[in-house]
Amino acid sequence: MVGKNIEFSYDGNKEFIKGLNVNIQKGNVTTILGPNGSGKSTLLSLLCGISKVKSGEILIDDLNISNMKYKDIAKKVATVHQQNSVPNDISVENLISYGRLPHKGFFEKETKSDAEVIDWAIKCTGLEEYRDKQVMSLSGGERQRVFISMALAQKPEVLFLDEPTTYLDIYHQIEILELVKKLNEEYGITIVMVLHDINQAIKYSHNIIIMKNGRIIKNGSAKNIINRELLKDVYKVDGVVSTLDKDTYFIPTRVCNM
Ligand SMILES: Nc1ncnc2c1ncn2[C@@H]1O[C@H](COP(=O)(O)OP(=O)(O)OP(=O)(O)O)[C@@H](O)[C@H]1O
Repeated sequence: MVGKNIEFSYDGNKEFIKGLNVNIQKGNVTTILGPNGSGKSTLLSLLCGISKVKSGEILIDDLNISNMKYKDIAKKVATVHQQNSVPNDISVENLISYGRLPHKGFFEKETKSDAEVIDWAIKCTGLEEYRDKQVMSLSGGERQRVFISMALAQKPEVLFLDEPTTYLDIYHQIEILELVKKLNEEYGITIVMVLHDINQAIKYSHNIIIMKNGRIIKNGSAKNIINRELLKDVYKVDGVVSTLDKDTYFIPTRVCNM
């Protein structure tokens, strides 16, 4: 997936994103990092086709996303948003089945292969025992798995996750990130996610994109790009960047006003 020379603004204001180029490698987990308001969610929503670029192009499998119908985009990419709401009475299985809609004609009934994909999505996300429960009765972590499962039922090539661990305790954060790892490694799904936790981004991503003021200021593997000066510049936080068992870690020590 490639973004070329992207320009974008909100409500006709001056360009928030200007001349942005990005290459999302197939089969990788890519994480977008950056401070509040740096443009992470904006970039994500442009890449997944929810927001439209003002100029430039976003290509998936060499097709320009701007020229594609929503339904065709939804056969290739699926997105789990930061906040999701659903009617009170909808069951887990019923909600996940909506993930099949892009693959169906108007009034077309669920087929055997749809049912198989729904079963697969439920199994992948460990929701077998919850399939008849109401989504709104579940905990935050379980509910997040349901939204990921619905996205999986779309059978996407690329899965976009906007802050998938927000509001979850540490157990459920790691549970979601391990699920992301499994979806990538076992099922070959390309993942693009926005995270706030630098150490989780380092651990669970092949590639990290760092944003500041609507621009990508670094893009590469954690090993190659994460260092104290960069984090100080981007987040205005000083700390120690260290390695342990070949993994890189950031331990913040103080905020600094430069
Ligand atoms: N729908 C919108 N209309 C107008 N301005 C918006 C809209 N959405 C975002 N913005 C503005 O665009 C800028 C980037 O926002 P964005 O949500 O992409 O940043 P972010 O890095 O994801 O932030 P956060 O970490 O706080 O979620 C911010 O200044 C924000 O106020």
